[in-house]
Amino acid sequence: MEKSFTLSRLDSGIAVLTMDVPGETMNTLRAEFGPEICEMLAEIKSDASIRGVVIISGKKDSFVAGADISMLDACSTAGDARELSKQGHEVFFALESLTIPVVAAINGACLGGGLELALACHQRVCSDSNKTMLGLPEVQLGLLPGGGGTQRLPRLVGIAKALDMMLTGKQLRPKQALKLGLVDDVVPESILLQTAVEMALAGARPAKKRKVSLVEKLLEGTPVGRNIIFDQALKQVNKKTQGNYPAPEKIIDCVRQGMTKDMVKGLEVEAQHFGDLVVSSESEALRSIFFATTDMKKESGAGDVSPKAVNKVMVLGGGLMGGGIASVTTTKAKIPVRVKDISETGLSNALAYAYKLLAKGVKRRHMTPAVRDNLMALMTTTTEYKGIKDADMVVEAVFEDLNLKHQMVKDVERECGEHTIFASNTSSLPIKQIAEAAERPENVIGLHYFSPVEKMPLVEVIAHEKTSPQTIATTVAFARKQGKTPIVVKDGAGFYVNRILALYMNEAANLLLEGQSVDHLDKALVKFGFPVGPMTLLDEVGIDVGAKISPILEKELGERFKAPAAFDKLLADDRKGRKNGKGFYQYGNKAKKKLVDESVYGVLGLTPATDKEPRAVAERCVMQMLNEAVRCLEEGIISSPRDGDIGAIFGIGFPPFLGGPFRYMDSLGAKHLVETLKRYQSEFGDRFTPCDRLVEMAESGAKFYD
Ligand SMILES: NC(=O)c1ccc[n+]([C@@H]2O[C@H](COP(=O)([O-])OP(=O)(O)OC[C@H]3O[C@@H](n4cnc5c(N)ncnc54)[C@H](O)[C@@H]3O)[C@@H](O)[C@H]2O)c1
Repeated sequence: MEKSFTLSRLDSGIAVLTMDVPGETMNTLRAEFGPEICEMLAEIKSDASIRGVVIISGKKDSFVAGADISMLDACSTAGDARELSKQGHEVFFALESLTIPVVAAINGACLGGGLELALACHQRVCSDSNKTMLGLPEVQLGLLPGGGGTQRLPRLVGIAKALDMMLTGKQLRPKQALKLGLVDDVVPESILLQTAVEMALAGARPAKKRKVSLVEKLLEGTPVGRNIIFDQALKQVNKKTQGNYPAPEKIIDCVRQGMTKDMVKGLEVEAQHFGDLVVSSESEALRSIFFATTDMKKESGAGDVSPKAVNKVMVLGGGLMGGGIASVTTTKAKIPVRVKDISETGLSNALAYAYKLLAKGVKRRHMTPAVRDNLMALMTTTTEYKGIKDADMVVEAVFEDLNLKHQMVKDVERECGEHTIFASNTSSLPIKQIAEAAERPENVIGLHYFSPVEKMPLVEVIAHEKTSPQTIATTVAFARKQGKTPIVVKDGAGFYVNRILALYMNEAANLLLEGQSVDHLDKALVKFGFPVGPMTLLDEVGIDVGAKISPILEKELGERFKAPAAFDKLLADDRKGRKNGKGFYQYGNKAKKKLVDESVYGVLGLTPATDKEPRAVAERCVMQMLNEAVRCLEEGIISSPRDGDIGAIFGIGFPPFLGGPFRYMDSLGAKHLVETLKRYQSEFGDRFTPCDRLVEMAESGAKFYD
């Protein structure tokens, strides 16, 4: 087998160990590296003329981008994974124990196991390239750094900063890494190797002392202070994870044990916890999401059809959604956009939207003012159809009105080229109906974004019966360029995401009307793992918007979508949610805590209670969502359980640690689901009727995933 490491000797007496995994664009850490590195270390040790070692990558974009995750899937027990961690400890310890200086020369991604390798070196220098990023992102996959990272990082940068890096998984740019003391120097890529060689030749120069504040000294320098840090971290973690993710707690435990006892104990605990986490259902779910999104990136959405280039875009409507869509098109996809609106306000809104995002980038030093200005220059505005003849893609985000959308289709067919794609961001109108006004319906497609556009990763790409495969493939590729994860769904009221969300929200509303308090409901669903509760979400989306969508869904999909009638009372009270400062919660008050607007109970004629178990509250709402997700699969709205999982996680925030609705249903079993739904059906009626597919699965014992 071709090797990943080569050792070359420079005249100066420095040995250069180059990592270059054959046949891959990125270096990833693999189990077979262990023996290879040990072989190289033996060679280095046996050669007395070698004065120092530089470890560098042969790849353009990565030092080491992390560990190869499929290596973890090969572990069938916690013991296997523990062994893997221990092997890593041994190799990195052997490297660290070399008596000659070892310097890591880092260019490109240095993440996870890659950073742990660099931490085992005596010094680190990195390039100032914007490809260079350093971090320990394992927590995002429900894991912890199992190659000694939980021990070496706090010893290098301090406990609080190390915890921050490991608990968030954040990636640092070169200058941030230097400031933190994670690297000893930052230099241009062209002199990276030379600098590393000079560092190795200079010998065991004591690491540059990083600046330590008095508070840090007091806290980290005493057992009492350290305990305060660990207890605080634990408290924050529990608040954030609601106890649903075990990895952060285990990271804190590794650091606590290692820093209060010793490194040997710390490594032992690290291997122990690493093993448990690798086989935990939470990490398996998070890894499945990672693999699903990686696979999806390779799919065109339309079989073998290749996308056409999109070099110019027009956005119709510069409101909330249009402003966001235009912004991600220029800032992420770097494609020129012309925004058309009938009002100057819409146009200035779109420009302000983009500028605000870019200004944030400058403030955080992610870009220079010159880059900001160049990106701003990609956006132009108009109130007339001018300068759009050659647009390859038009995204419409005008008011939700079928006649207006028809007008837009006609305008675009008249003003743009024959190839121009017309993508509608409608949230409720069937794309087929919009395409009825088109002479070229094959160019018409749905492209459904979520608000706020720059933050929400999902888009639904909706093909109606006549949408051409070419239009689908081009739209999918365009959305990906905007940094989105697209799922291709079939045309139908509410598409996928809003359809499953609507039933979940209705059930929460039913519980409210049965007397459960607003914050009790929200807390129950947050505890279940959603980022926000349903009442908060309804305030954000707009109670009026919900009221507009419900009848459309009810008409197209049936009685189960009927919103509770008492909600009309909220609208009669002009309660729209955050947008008009009047909803379930108080807005504009100075209190730091989010407070329920208690007057809402009076409007609904309720006395709030909290007597239902949070678990039971969550189950009732989630059951509705699960049952409807299966119906969407049954009807071909989504083409696979995988798309259903990704859509729900990225579009609604369905708890990632459960792997999405379909993986969650597999863990519960169809039999259990049908029994639960039937129990609710007998109590609350037919809206809980289990769908045919679930009933069949309950009988056959089938699962959604193999
Ligand atoms: N708001 C959301 O959360 C959300 C989410 C997904 C999809 N959508 C959909 O996106 C679309 C836009 O929603 P929004 O919230 O951005 O609305 P908005 O009211 O904020 O913006 C609509 C804009 O369209 C402009 N407009 C109206 N007629 C026009 C015309 N003839 N030509 C050009 N511009 C015109 C208006 O001046 C306004 O600036 C709707 O179809 C909505 O259903 C909204």
